[in-house]
This record gives sequence, C-alpha cells and structure tokens, in this order.
Amino acid sequence: MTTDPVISAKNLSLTFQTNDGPVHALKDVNLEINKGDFVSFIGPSGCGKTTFLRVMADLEKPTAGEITVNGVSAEDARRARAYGYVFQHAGLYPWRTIGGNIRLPLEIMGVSKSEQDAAVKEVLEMVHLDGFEKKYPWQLSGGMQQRASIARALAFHADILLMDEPFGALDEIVRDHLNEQLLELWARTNKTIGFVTHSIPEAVYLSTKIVVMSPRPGRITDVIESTLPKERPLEIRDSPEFIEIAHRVRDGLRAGHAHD
Ligand SMILES: Nc1ncnc2c1ncn2[C@@H]1O[C@H](COP(=O)(O)OP(=O)(O)OP(=O)(O)O)[C@@H](O)[C@H]1O
Repeated sequence: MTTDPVISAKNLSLTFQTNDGPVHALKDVNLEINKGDFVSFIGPSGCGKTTFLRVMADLEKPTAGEITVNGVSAEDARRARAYGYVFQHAGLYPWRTIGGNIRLPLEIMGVSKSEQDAAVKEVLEMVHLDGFEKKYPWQLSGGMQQRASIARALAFHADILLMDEPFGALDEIVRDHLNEQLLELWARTNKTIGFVTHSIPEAVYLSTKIVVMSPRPGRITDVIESTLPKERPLEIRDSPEFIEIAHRVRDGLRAGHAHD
C-alpha cells in the first residue's frame, strides 16, 4: 500500500493578469492531501479557495510551483478522470431528467447503455434519490438537486471528489441533513474529498483536515488536523472538542484578516 499523498501542492502560485493589474489568487501554497482525507478550505471571499480547487482539477493552470494528483500532473489526472467535481449550483440541464443528467458524462465517455443504467441506479441510491431517475430537475427541491449533482459527480467512480461550496445556497436544516449524508457517503466509499465552505461549523463537522486561507495574496494560514472521531452524530457540534477546533479556525480567520 502506498502512503504517497493523493494531492500534493508545492510552492503553488497563481496570478491572474487583469485590467486592474495582477491578482495574486494563490501565493506559495503548500499542502498534502492523503487518501481518504476530508479536507475543507475555509476563508473570506477572494482568498483563492475556488482557484485552488480548480487548479487541482486542471481547470486553471498555476503560474508557479507544482501540483500532482495521484502522483501525476493535474492534466494527466483529469484525462484519467481521477475526480468528480461538484459546483456551487447544481447545474443540472433542465431539459434532461435526473437520470439523463447523471448519464451525460458517461455517454460522452462512451460507456455502454447497460453500464450507464447500473451506474445511475447505484449513485441515486448513494444519495438517497432512488425512484427520482425520471423526474426533471425543476420537480426536485434545491437540496435534492444538489444531491443529484453529487450523484452525477460520483457516477464514474472517481476516488477524488472536489466540491465547491455545494450547500452554500441551502437553508440550515437541509444543509445539516446533507452534511450528515455526505459524511456517511464518505465513510462508506473512502473517497478523498476537497470541500470549499464559508461555514466554520460545516468545516469542523465534516473534515479530517481544515485548511484556513486568507486573501491578498491568497495563502494558507493554518492547517488543522481534526481530533474528532470519524463517527460524527450532529450533536457532536455541542462537544467541547468541536468548540475548541471551531475556535482555532476562527482565530486563524481573524489572524488572516489582520493582514488587510
Ligand atoms: N478568471 C479570473 N480572472 C481574474 N481574476 C480572477 C479569476 N478567477 C478568480 N480571480 C480572482 O482571484 C481571487 C481568488 O478568487 P477565488 O474565486 O478563488 O476566491 P474564493 O476564496 O473562492 O472566493 P469566494 O469565497 O467568493 O468564492 C479573487 O480576487 C478573484 O477576483
């Protein structure tokens, strides 16, 4: 068994050239993510969370430094379909059914119809949407649509799931429920998850590792290894251990703001 990191960033920087001058979205970022980690990225708007996730997924190219995914370049990892990506908004095609949306990337990949059928059934069960295959996105609530978009990202069995604030637009009760379900899915599948959030409780509840970032330039100010057990009922949020980790995240966010 290998202990090599699944994702490794070394002195990673990304500067966007804009009409207003250079924007240092990421500066000298170093991070290792191991197999089965659940890593949250938290920080104020503009600190480079989305950019970092997009670099991992080869949707942006760094201007300096190095990133490897599964030991190869992000580009090779993308070609090998190493990850599924979940966007902030579900982004389901309204003219396709839920099943049709999940099927789409598989159709593009040339997967056989019978394998598509099996995958759609499997991932809908994983996100507790069995029976919704023939519904259209508009027939589902916001939380269900987001679950469908997670199902779509799971459909080609990638070991890495990159999620950009997938529950940000949902109300708190729905979000709690989805957080519980996501943890359950993570425990069951042993996937490696990168998760962007603005919420301290969400980051602490979900993660094995919390990466605190700060803006101008976008950088990592703290990496917190969670001491919480893998089994996490929602009530764990009232435990002293949870509150202590949340304090450390808050302190990290404050320290980052002090640079402004
Ligand atoms: N394509 C782009 N061109 C120019 N600047 C960009 C581009 N993408 C991002 N930026 C800038 O890079 C910085 C980091 O953006 P990014 O979206 O990664 O931050 P974020 O932490 O995810 O923010 P939010 O929490 O608001 O989503 C911001 O200043 C943003 O304006």
